[in-house]
Amino acid sequence: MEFPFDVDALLPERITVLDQHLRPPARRPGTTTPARVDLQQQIMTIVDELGKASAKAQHLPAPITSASRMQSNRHVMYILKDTSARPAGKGAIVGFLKVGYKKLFVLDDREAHNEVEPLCILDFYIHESLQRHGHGRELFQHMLQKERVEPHQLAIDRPSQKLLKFLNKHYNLETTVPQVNNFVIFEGFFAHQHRPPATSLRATRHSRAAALDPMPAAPARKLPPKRAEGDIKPYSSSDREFLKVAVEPPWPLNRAPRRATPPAHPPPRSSSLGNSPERGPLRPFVPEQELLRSLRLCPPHPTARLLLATDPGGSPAQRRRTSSLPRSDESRY
Ligand SMILES: CC(=O)SCCNC(=O)CCNC(=O)[C@H](O)C(C)(C)COP(=O)(O)OP(=O)(O)OC[C@H]1O[C@@H](n2cnc3c(N)ncnc32)[C@H](O)[C@@H]1OP(=O)(O)O
Repeated sequence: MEFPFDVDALLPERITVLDQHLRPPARRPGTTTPARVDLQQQIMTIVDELGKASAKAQHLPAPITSASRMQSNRHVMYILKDTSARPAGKGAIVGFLKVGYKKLFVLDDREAHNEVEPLCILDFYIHESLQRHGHGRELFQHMLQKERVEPHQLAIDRPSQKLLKFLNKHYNLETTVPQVNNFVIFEGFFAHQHRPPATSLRATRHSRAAALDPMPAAPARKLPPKRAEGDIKPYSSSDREFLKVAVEPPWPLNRAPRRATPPAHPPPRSSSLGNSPERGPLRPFVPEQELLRSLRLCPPHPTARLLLATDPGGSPAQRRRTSSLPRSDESRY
């Protein structure tokens, strides 16, 4: 992926790590240094363009990675540049991997909810012309070392088929633990966790990494003690959830058809997690009587006035049913 500026000078390392500050890395000695604000603008352009290319590759309606989303989240982006080819002497970008810690409720193999905060794979893209050349693996390996995690400790936000194949090929990740949200976790995710009660995954990771890996473990982020099931709040949604919000029509067009009877039970816990593909309604709750009252405050259409006069207490549906208008007229309302 090429840019109208010198990518090679902007990103001196083969892999650049960016956080929410999107700071341009220090330049090589002897390189001319444009104004810092220009450099940051170039970084933002790269992030935006990579996000768009990734969305296109995944057939998403909008990018889930952009400079503004990076700035408002504590995510980390690993960007791989092409050191071999220097088209027009400006370098090129091969792809990127975006990760971030997220609080999630995940089911273990006994279908019990566990509140955890794993490192999540949020977005991953290698330029079409360079896929299946080992670049994805190079980026992924670099991230694993930098973040000090093992592949089975990751949660993956709605992986594509290509990514599932990639994880299977390079890391033998195959058997998933079924979830009700959009994250995929693999067998081994809960390994060495004390059960019950569930403890901080990070703390577990800390001790596990120390036992298995000569690398020092990443500092554990403290999680609150496990909450009672009833206290579980609908956080931890997928980074891709906002894509659904964007396509939902505004109220009142998004009103669901009314149920004949109220549900006998509250929705199952899975839908309270906010991650289910069947996203909960985003509509304001307006009691029907209140809605009617406010409608009556509007100057009524002459036909509506006639309808209200026939049965002032009834609901619109009842009024329609009891209306004396002929069916052909009725059907217009
Ligand atoms: C949470 C998320 O980010 S989900 C979205 C993941 N991103 C995408 O699907 C975007 C399009 N795909 C890509 O950008 C890349 O293919 C990536 C990032 C998934 C993998 O990067 P690559 O550089 O291609 O991976 P790398 O070369 O290291 O490994 C190749 C392996 O990945 C898998 N893979 C890569 N491309 C494909 C493909 N088109 N079809 C099937 N498997 C594929 C295979 O296991 C492949 O091994 P193989 O060639 O022996 O079959």
